[in-house]
Amino acid sequence: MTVTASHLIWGVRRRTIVSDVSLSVAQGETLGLIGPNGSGKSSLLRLLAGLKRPSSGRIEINGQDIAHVPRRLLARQVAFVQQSAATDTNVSVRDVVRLGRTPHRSALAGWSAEDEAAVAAALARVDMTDRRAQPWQTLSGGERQRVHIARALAQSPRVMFLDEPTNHLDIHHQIEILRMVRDLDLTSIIALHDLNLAAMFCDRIIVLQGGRIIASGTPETVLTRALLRDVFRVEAEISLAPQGGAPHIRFRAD
Ligand SMILES: Nc1ncnc2c1ncn2[C@@H]1O[C@H](COP(=O)(O)OP(=O)(O)OP(=O)(O)O)[C@@H](O)[C@H]1O
Repeated sequence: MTVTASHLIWGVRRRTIVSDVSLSVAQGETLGLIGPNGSGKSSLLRLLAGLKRPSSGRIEINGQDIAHVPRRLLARQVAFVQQSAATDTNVSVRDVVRLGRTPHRSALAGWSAEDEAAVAAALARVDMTDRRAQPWQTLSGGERQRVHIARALAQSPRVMFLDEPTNHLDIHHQIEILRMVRDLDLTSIIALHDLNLAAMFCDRIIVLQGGRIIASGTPETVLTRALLRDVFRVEAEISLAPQGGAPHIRFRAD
């Protein structure tokens, strides 16, 4: 599914937080959103996922204006992995992942074999099958994050929005989760702070600063020394792999 946004504006009181953002993501593409703290990444993701309404502009998912798509239908197509989302405490890992099936179930239908299979596959994907009966509140931060990703996968979405999904994860799971999202047959938009991970796993990157898009393109065209200095206020060396792999950024400490 494609995601297109045109001229999105959103703000709070007199402050504009997302400022005239237009973008387009192709079917199956992985788009990275990067930018300093407070640059508007989470706000933009929430607008794109239909969790809040822009004050002007429109968002289309597969050519349909999401303002006119019923919530339940949208929830069958779109999953959102929020930054440190809270979950009801008195539930098991499996219960949290089962919530992902809600948009697919009718009020009368029971729990189906398809629901069960989707939950089992999602738990396996994030390496949490053995923990399925564990109480949610006893999980570590990284395990919670993986369970939230499993809940989104159980939703069988066509589009996935992820806000800092690698927060709290060890390096193995950071790479596993991003590789999985990239390789799944879905369109994804991911806000990331780790620029090397963004370079490794995103087909394209958009850079936000002060709520505006200030650069957009492939990782090698966007991640330049000048951009890192001007936008992120760091000095860095950037090396391009000879065989055309992702650029690697080495930050300078001096
Ligand atoms: N509901 C709100 N009311 C007031 N200010 C808000 C609201 N939502 C976001 N902001 C402000 O908008 C700016 C952008 O926030 P947002 O969370 O989108 O940034 P971000 O790029 O995701 O930041 P970070 O990298 O720190 O997670 C911030 O300065 C934030 O304080």
